[in-house]
Amino acid sequence: MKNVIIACDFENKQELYTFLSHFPSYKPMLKIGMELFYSEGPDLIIALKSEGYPIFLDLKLHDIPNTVQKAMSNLGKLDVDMINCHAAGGIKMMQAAKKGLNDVHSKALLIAVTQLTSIDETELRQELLIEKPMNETIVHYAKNAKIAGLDGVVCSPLESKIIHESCGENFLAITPGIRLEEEQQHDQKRVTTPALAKTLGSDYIVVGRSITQSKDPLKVYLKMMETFL
Ligand SMILES: O=C(O)c1cc(=O)[nH]c(=O)n1[C@@H]1O[C@H](COP(=O)(O)O)[C@@H](O)[C@H]1O
Repeated sequence: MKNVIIACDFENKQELYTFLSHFPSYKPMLKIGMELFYSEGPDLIIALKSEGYPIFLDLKLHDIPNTVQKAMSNLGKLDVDMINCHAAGGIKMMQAAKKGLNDVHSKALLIAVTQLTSIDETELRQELLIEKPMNETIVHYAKNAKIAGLDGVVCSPLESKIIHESCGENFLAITPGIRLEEEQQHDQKRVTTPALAKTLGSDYIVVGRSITQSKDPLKVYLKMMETFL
């Protein structure tokens, strides 16, 4: 079940396939997000699935329940393995997301984003006016996601332990915010190494720039697999 997911944040499919040429005999799980999906559309997902790549479609749906349900039904037809929405949309919205997938018999794991890993405690309080501590809001959102019938949450590895303590070991902690020692954090605030993510109990780590901007992506990927699995 544990896996390293590569966040494929590229401008277009040419850049993606150039990157994938570093992995001639591997089919890593790929996260396709807004940047690629908005430029290439559903055809890219269909192509990658037919080539054998497991896909996490990361479009972070967040809208009224009816809209999310219908959108999820359309996305569910793409036969992706994992898909997400924002827990901030509320329990009814998450239930609608689940229903949208069920309506098209999708088997995708449905995951709720809790608090983005680019947000820290200060922004939470001062910009978003959320007075509760970060961990408390994350556990609360995770419990809401569980009530709605979702499979897990996106959070930072720093919260994987409290997610499992509050929602059970089988409730998935999918964790971006991964950096190698001494690497720059870019726009991420809540980060750990793959080794610490493993210790803290993450189920999947999501890794973008550490792999995609490396001179030897396959080497970094294999090292992360070895450390994390
Ligand atoms: O849902 C996500 O995947 C996500 C949630 C979150 O809280 N933080 C986060 O970084 N992500 C995604 O995880 C990836 C992290 O990329 P890097 O920071 O380059 O490793 C990006 O594609 C983000 O869109």
